[in-house]
Amino acid sequence: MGYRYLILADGTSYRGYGFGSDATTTGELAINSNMLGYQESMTNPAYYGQIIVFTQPSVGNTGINDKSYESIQPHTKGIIVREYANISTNRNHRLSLDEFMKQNNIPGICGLDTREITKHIQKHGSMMASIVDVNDKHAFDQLHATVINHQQVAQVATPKAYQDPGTGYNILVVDFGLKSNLLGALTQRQCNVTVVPWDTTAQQIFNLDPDGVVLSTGPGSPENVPRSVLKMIQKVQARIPLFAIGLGHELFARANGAKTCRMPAGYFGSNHPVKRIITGQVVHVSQNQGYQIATLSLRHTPLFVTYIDLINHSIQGLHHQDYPAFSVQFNPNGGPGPKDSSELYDEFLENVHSFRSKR
Ligand SMILES: NC(=O)CC[C@H](N)C(=O)O
Repeated sequence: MGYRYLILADGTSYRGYGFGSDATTTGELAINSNMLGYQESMTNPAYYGQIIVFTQPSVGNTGINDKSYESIQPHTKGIIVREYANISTNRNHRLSLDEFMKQNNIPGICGLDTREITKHIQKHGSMMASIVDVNDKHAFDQLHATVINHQQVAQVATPKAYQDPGTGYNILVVDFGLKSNLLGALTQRQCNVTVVPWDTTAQQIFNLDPDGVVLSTGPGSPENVPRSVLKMIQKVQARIPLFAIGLGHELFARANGAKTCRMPAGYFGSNHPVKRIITGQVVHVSQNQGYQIATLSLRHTPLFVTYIDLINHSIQGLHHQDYPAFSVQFNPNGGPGPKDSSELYDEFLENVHSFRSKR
């Protein structure tokens, strides 16, 4: 392994050892504080275009297995770790992390002080970075010249509808870059799932006559998603039970007149306690968010807050005051992380059940 550099848009540079692909890459740094689940995070489409800094001290020691893919292809641009462990002790191991990264053209750097990088990002905010061979002026110029693709959702979401059959309720999932974990939570509950592209119109959804609609997680800023999607949400929530997660939650909020804003350093992990306001129950949840709902913008909207993060006080859940439509910022079903709030799927299906009985 030769030296490679992580260079940051503010001029900072860190030297470590390359592993995985030897490609040069650029992306936004995302500090991931999960203690497990690097495979799930790397294959989560919501990390599209990002370089993940894993704060777990040793990454690679479970290799890559067939069961932990959150999508067929990894979408992360690169990874930064403290220690790369190339010996895997997992009996489900299929590939080493290094082999997986080489096959998918993902470069990595190990031997870096990930705590130092985390502190830097917490102090100066999230920023673009590159993984390069030489940290010279040319490399920084290239980094500054990088044009960010703002059509992230279109890059990762399915272009065509597909089905995940079941014998229960007909649930339609609008795909903004979903994790397979979401489909697993629904099929575990016997749902007959149809996944449709992100730009499906309300009329197309009504034609499919679903019993409930889920808006999935996904990458990038909710502001980059065309307004036609907000119109779709406005129409659908008024007629069909709706459950929105992650990017879907941010779009649900915007469709109802709230504003979203960028978080200073983003939050990617599963160690924040989140309080369910109505019961006072505190749960730990799996979060990955670079954006959040602007709290004051909720005034004069038909939404009320259902979950709040107890550390950064960000809004983690919303409910519509007139419709059976609700949302959460976090992933209720881990992937990776706790599944403490997976009963939210059951609450959604209870809404679906009473909607169906009235039809
Ligand atoms: N979990 C997600 O769906 C991520 C939503 C959005 N891309 C954000 O960073 O806030």
